[in-house]
Amino acid sequence: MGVQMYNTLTKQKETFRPIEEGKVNMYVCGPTVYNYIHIGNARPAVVFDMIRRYLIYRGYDVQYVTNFTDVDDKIINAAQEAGEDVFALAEKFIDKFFEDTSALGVKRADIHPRVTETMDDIIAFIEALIEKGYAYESGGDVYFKTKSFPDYGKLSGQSTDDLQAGARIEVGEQKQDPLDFSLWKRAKEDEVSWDSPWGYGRPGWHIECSAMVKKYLGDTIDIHAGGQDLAFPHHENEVAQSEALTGQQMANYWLHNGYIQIDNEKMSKSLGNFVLVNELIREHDPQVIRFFILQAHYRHPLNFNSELVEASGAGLSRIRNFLENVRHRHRTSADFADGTEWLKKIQTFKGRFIHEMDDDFNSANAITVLFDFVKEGNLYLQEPHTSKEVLQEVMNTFEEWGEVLGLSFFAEEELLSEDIEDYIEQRVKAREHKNFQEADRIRDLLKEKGIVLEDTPQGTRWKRVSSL
Ligand SMILES: Nc1ncnc2c1ncn2[C@@H]1O[C@H](COP(=O)(O)OP(=O)(O)OP(=O)(O)O)[C@@H](O)[C@H]1O
Ligand SMILES: [Zn+2]
Repeated sequence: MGVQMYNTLTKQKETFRPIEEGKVNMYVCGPTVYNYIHIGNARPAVVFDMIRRYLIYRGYDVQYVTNFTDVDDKIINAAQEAGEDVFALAEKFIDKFFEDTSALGVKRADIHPRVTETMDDIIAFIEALIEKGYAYESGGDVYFKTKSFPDYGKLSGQSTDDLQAGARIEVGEQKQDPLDFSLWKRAKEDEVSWDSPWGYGRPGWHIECSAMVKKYLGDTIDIHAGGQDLAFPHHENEVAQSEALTGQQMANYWLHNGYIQIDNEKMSKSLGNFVLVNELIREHDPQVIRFFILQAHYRHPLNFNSELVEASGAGLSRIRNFLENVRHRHRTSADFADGTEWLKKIQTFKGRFIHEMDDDFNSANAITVLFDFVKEGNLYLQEPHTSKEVLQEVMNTFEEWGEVLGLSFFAEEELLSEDIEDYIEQRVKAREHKNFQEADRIRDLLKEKGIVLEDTPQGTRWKRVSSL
């Protein structure tokens, strides 16, 4: 049957058929970079990274693109509040995004386009929409004429009539119809802006993704993904813009992740109920956080609380301990028991893993397969004779699964904050005694464990970097 995925567009699970044999073009809407990311924002980054890895495991050549919205009202406001330059602020949070997500084992995309670097393409896209009669200029703004696109609402399953009922034209907007949405926004005084056929301004949010998808991946792509809250209006508007322009279906499969919740409520900056990734990973091994995210199916809501994270930590340790014992037995035992039966069993487990992952990337069930394996494997280790070949194959299999899930099952336990703080203290003492050799040794030792130190006038700071 191959890979099945739930498609928001058709509201059912479908067998995946790529446009081009063996290839996948995939676009994931990225963050607006005006703040540190919280664990909710990390979920799409982690789950679509897992999906990308799995498609690669299944033999596809995946081209993966995810954008940065690096100019936007939220960024402009944040920069004004902080008294910082808009571009410097965006740059800073792009760096922070990479730091946090790479700690969580997220691989870099093939391309990370930015709005500020795609301006010409965005402007050309809007011009073409106006030319085709799908958009109009009004007082330096440009709007998409929603009702001119008959399929509007097909992705999120709404009709323009229903939408019309709740729609209003806001003060200051010069739209022909309340359902029309912004493609280009005229600059306010002293605001960052770009020159365009409609005067100085900047693009609306939705048009960015349409322009980037077209530029980097083409008129029709295989998979378009993002958080559930993006399905409407963001993705609906992307569909309208792109399909109005090209006359082609924008994406064949639309994937949306569920929310991370706190007490059954969506984690979000506006509600203030968020936990920042960079704070969380000071207290927890980032791999445990990733494991926690992947222990839920990506479309389901996932409640976040410290007990659940701790349970994930215990689960991951169970796997790691098992593999530590396997490694030890492999190194020390000279036994040559017949491994035929177990080698077959390993193949069965591998088949089960694929079966679960093929079913709409059910990493939750796939991880259950790993636990079942560990349970049986632990019994095997109690046998007086084991096969070296089997033990090697066990390690290879977990290595392979680890690559798919982005987890290092063989990694050493990460240092906890208090251990790191101890090391830093020792290093400060060493420097006070002018023992720079010892100070450097501690710095290098921490670096090897993925901790980078930064000396500032206020003291030494540390951060985790990924070993992936
Ligand atoms: N609680 C959550 N659970 C899962 N995904 C989320 C959650 N909150 C935001 N996302 C997703 O994070 C990604 C980054 O979005 P963006 O930078 O626009 O954050 P945001 O929507 O401003 O966050 P917030 O909702 O906190 O304001 C989007 O794909 C969005 O759907
Ligand atoms: Zn988008």
